[in-house]
Amino acid sequence: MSENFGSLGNLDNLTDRDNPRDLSSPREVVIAVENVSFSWPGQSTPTLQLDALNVERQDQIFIAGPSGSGKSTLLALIGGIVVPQTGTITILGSELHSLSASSRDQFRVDHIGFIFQQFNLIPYLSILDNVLLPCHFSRYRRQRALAQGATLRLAAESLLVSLDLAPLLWPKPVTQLSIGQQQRVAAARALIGQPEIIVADEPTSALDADRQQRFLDLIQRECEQAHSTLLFVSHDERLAARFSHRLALNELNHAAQLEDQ
Ligand SMILES: Nc1ncnc2c1ncn2[C@@H]1O[C@H](COP(=O)(O)OP(=O)(O)OP(=O)(O)O)[C@@H](O)[C@H]1O
Repeated sequence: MSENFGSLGNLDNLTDRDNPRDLSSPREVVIAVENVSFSWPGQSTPTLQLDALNVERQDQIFIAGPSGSGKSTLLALIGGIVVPQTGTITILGSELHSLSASSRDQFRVDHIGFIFQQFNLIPYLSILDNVLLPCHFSRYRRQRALAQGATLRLAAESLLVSLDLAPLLWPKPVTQLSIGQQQRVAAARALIGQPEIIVADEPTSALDADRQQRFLDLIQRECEQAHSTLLFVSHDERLAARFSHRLALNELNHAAQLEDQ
């Protein structure tokens, strides 16, 4: 997280003392949100109003906030699924509002891996084909996956093994996997081809405490290895201590503060 911006008071550096950083060489800002206001269609008041938020490469951010504080909306804005009415969102140097809707879709699949609470796996595709979906839609992800493995299949298999999904599971239909196994397939799909940003929206809410910790271990390790930035939304504050930064969205989001009054 950039230290140069005065508006980041809500981003508590929980564990920076354990993870000292060379402040003389700041990292690239990969996500920059500036003066953004966003209302969902048909709503008279904004859902999100943010002055500034800057996230640096390899940051791992825990995003907290009560239900309705706009966590998923923020992720949708960062992914370019929706665009703000005012302000700018710049991802990896590209201003999202200057891209067409189809260019934003391509930008998203090239550079951002999403893990959703409901996984969104395709039931009629095999586990491997689910993992390889982003490589089908993105040449960029395909090339990066091929740099990791001799073939795309080997790259996907290696990721599945890293995420504790043993080969004997691979022939199974995804619908016959446990919740935790489906979650790890969804994680492998987000991670394949090493996108610069991984976005996880309450990916652990269906898991018990042990499995949550284990899942987080795997995701954080993979992000570290790929030098990816991780945005992780969760209601479970116990997980926050595992992150270098915590973003309390109800404090940062002026729209939420107005609603609370
Ligand atoms: N697709 C949508 N269309 C219209 N309004 C929406 C849409 N998605 C979210 N909202 C509204 O935006 C506000 C913030 O919702 P959001 O899902 O971003 O909150 P959240 O913090 O992620 O909540 P939760 O923790 O319950 O998932 C809510 O008032 C919600 O009704």
